[in-house]
Amino acid sequence: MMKKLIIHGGRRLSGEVSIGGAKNSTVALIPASILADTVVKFDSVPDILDVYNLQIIMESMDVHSTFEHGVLTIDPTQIKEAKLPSTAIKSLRASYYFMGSLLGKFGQAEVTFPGGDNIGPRPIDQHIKGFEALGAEVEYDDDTVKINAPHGLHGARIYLDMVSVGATINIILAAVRAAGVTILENAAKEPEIIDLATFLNNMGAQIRGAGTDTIRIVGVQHLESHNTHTIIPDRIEAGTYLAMAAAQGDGVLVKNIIPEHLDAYIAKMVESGVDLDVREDSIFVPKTTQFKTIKVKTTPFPGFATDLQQPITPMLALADRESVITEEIYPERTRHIPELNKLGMDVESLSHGLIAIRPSHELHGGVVSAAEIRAGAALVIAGLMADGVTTINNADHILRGYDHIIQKITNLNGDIQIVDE
Ligand SMILES: CC(=O)N[C@H]1[C@@H](OP(=O)(O)OP(=O)(O)OC[C@H]2O[C@@H](n3ccc(=O)[nH]c3=O)[C@H](O)[C@@H]2O)O[C@H](CO)[C@@H](O)[C@@H]1O
Ligand SMILES: C=C(OP(=O)(O)O)C(=O)O
Repeated sequence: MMKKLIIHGGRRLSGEVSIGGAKNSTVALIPASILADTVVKFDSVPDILDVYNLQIIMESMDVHSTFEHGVLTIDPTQIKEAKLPSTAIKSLRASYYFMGSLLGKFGQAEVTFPGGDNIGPRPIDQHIKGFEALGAEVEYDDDTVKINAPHGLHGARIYLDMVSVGATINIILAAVRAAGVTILENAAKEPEIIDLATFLNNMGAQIRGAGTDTIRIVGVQHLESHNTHTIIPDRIEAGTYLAMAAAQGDGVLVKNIIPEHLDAYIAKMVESGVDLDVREDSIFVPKTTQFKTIKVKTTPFPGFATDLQQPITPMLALADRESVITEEIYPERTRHIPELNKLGMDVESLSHGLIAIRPSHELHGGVVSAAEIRAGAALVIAGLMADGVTTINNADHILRGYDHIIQKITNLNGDIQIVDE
């Protein structure tokens, strides 16, 4: 049964909020863990639906795991090949990382096409190109991808046609135990890729250059975990609370942040008139009354993240003039627009990937639906700003990636509840 969120808006937010572990690291680290020959332990694991669904997928292969108080323990030592449960696979995007990790482990993988956010077309041609370069044969129909490396995997030089987080990670997962050297060029540089490389290198992998656009991997035979890996903070969750605090707060401290992961975002918030106090691992958001119009273009890291264009939108509606967002990564990532308009915002999709946000100071509650995680985050912020009651249906999309959201917003003095639909 889907959940819905009910928000009584208009209350000012204040206090502190602490950011959880990064969803996009976690969902790569978990499939990566099956490459280990030992038990693996993660700390600072966010309490999000994606984690539970990844546990279900692993359980089908006899990979048992426990998840308590932010610590996830995974035992891949009894792993066996199995048909993976397609409902769980389709509930998230990152289930496609089992393609790379199963291929690395067994030399073959069969995985149903993944689900994930409905943000327009999400091809995986670069992942497949990478697997083929490493010596695998790939066959697929509408629903399933079958990958086979009858002669084992070997290192290769791979140039990505476009910067892709998923393809970069999937190729690392497949190459880490392949024979020889893999050089991945035009790789994505997201901090979550560095987190994955750190985890694998601590187990004996030889991955160099993660965080730059050229990654060099020397294959190894064994991976053994000797310590607990602490997951980096979620820069997208952090950016969401920064925008929420700016739009509706009277002074909010957002803790457990790596500010360097948010450089482009922080610069844009400051440009829009929010006088952020950036500290070593936290950011204070002061009460802000005068917002300025800005232009935003989403680009791969270190640019302004596509995952934050929707969360920053309600704040931009407080500016004196129209702001424009150019969504370069997923031009069809606009499913928040009709829903925000139902709450009284003036947001318009001008053309492919071009979104205008005009001033609208009179927001009111309404019944809306979260089509995907970040569209949902924008609705939560708008609901907190609006007068009256906002009901957000399909809230599971939000719970896929926002750790303890009810508790965190309640602690900030927001009025938000979760109920079964
Ligand atoms: C689980 C996870 O980490 N999800 C993130 C990841 O998604 P994901 O890894 O799916 O996104 P990619 O970085 O792969 O996509 C970037 C662009 O490349 C295109 N592309 C990608 C692969 C491919 O084989 N062919 C192709 O054409 C995509 O359509 C998109 O336009 O990065 C996105 C972009 O920062 C984020 O919005 C997601 O939150
Ligand atoms: C698009 C996102 O997630 P996923 O890739 O998991 O669908 C997101 O986190 O904004």
